[in-house]
Amino acid sequence: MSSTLLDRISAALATVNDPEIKRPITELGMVDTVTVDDAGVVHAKVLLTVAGCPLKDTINRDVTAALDKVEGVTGVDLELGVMTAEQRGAMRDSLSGGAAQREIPFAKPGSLTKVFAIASGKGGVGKSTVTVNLAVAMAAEGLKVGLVDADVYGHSVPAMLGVADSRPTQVDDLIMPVPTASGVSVISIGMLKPRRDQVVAWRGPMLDRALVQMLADVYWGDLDVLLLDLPPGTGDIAISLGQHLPNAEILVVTTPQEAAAEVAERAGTMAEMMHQRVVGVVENMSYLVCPHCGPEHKIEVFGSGGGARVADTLSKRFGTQVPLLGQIPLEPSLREGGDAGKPVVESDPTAAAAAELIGVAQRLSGRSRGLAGMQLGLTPTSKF
Ligand SMILES: Nc1ncnc2c1ncn2[C@@H]1O[C@H](COP(=O)(O)OP(=O)(O)OP(=O)(O)O)[C@@H](O)[C@H]1O
Repeated sequence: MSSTLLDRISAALATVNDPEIKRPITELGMVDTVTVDDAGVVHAKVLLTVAGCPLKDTINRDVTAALDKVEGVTGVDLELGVMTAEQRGAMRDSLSGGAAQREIPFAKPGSLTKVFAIASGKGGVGKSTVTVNLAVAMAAEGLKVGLVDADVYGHSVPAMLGVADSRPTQVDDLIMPVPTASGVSVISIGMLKPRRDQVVAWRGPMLDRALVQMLADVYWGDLDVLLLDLPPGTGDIAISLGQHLPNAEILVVTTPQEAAAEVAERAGTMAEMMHQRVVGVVENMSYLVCPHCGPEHKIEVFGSGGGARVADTLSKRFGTQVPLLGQIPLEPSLREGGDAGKPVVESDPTAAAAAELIGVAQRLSGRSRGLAGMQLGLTPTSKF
């Protein structure tokens, strides 16, 4: 057996990432033993972080595929074992870099992760739909994206990303975010409940603990962007967020309706009280393209002007330009994508709603260029 063959095998194993931790299995101490017999068959033992790891099939497949490609390898005999408590502890320490526990990495000075919290005045305006699609659009741009579903009342994000039944893997006290098919890592307040059907009836301190747990006890790795789906309104979670992540920038979602715009402004006021910046406004359900006449005829189901009004009011209040970043039409594909766990920005990126959401995602991720000279006004549409 030549040492170069073993070198090639090691190099191949180093290309396999743990699907949850998103780091090479070789770095995580997951490769236990590797030998090659005279016939060129690799006998490898890879250790899972926990017994019953939900992603063991993915690890099995990825390791086998990587080894199969190595020149000189004629077969793969892969055994999956489980780390001992000691091995897990060593991995946990290396992941946290020896840092004290319960430290929120995104709040540390010098953190390179952009944090956007998506807020709305009232429920049902499409805040979760917008959040999920922005996350997936940013991941499609090649960014490392994490998503915290902090919507206590409606934690619908996992279902919208197709991971409704997934529970996070826990390595001792470290929680792994759930990876999704779209490349977004997600953790939801719903995943912290002992049972899925349990109602979250938590008050301030419990909610605060849950938020800190999702930020500090979850191994997020190096993220480019962290999105938080907040509960509607200006409640306990918004206050906790302001205390723990004052550097989070707030994106306000509203519908065009006058009443909705009025309450959405309060979400912006809350941000001001917590000394957070409002990065922009997204108007959802702006119009419906008439199914008979086509794109020229836009039906304003919920009226018009709400997004521009919120942007304008917040601009005046903050003394800086708070732009209207996008106007998302009402489209069945957006709802269907959410119901099916396949966000529309991925399944049908050319649909008008998807294109608008992709535009918002691009402006948020590369804002310096995107926001300059943005219009605050509405595009003219005809009345119903
Ligand atoms: N532009 C749109 N076109 C069609 N359907 C939409 C659109 N935006 C949202 N929806 C649908 O409206 C419903 C409410 O959306 P969503 O759950 O995202 O709202 P929300 O503001 O997060 O609500 P809550 O905060 O109360 O949970 C969902 O069924 C969603 O699929």
